[in-house]
Amino acid sequence: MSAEIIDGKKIAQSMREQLKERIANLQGVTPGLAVVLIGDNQASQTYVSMKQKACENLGIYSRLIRMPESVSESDLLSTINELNEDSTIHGILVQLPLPAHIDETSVIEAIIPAKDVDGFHPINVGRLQTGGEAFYPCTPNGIMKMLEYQGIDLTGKHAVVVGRSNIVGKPMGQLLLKESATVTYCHSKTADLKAHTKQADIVVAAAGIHNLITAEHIKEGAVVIDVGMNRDSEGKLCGDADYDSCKAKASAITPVPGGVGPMTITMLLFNTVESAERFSKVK
Ligand SMILES: Nc1nc(=O)c2c([nH]1)NC[C@@H]1CN(c3ccc(C(=O)N[C@@H](CCC(=O)O)C(=O)O)cc3)C=[N+]21
Repeated sequence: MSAEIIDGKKIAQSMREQLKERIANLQGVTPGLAVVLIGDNQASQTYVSMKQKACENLGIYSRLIRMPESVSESDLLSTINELNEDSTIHGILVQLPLPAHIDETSVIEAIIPAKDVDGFHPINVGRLQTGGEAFYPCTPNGIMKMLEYQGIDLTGKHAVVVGRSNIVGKPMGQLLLKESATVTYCHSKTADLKAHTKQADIVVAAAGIHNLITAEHIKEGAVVIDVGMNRDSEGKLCGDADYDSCKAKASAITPVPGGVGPMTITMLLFNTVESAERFSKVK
């Protein structure tokens, strides 16, 4: 078998077209996203400019707020407070990782949940479990949209999530559970990773380790979702799955790049538009 390639770019594009219509229906309200970027980490700058370009293409107002690496936590928190109260801003994203002297939890909790388009605030994290109006984290929610778009039914399927970060692994399991999958979490301390992943109908590889998942780790016909954003020895972007060997055995697989990444940004736009709709009571 050779797997179907799940084209994240194409799915992202089709979702962005739908978002254009929703923006047009906002009757003059322009969705606004504020991105706070601290320091001058090259990778962060690249991601942030991708986010800004995506906003621009859709007619979302984006405001970049740059602060020096040495910024104090209280200055950052004041900036967040101003954005919380700014009625032109519907989404606030503080680019992670933060410098070591700033407490990530305090920063995340300073953003009002209604503008937390990353879905990292404890209120949004909690509502993912209990229900209620919330934002879901962009990467796992984007993966759910990809699975839906591909017509992959999750009911009763065994999904194995490899990785337990707050940003991807943990919310991924919750979202899969909501869609009635049976969920197993694996991580760096899992005793026999292969024993678990071999059982999976769907493997989500989100551990941040290049080639962690090979053909030997999956069963014939499994769906492989690769969240990895690693660099190989030549500096080339690569995922957590050994793409070529997995492709030969899986029924569907996401490439890196062009898989989950474009969906992450699209879901950020999606959450920003959703927020503008909620604030303007269109929804
Ligand atoms: N508060 C916050 N929210 C985030 O959502 C957030 C963050 N901080 N910090 C950094 C990570 C990383 N991230 C990516 C988004 C899109 C691609 C993406 O579109 N990747 C392209 C390729 C990009 C390339 O070529 O370098 C792809 O996979 O095809 C990658 C990585 C969001 N992050």
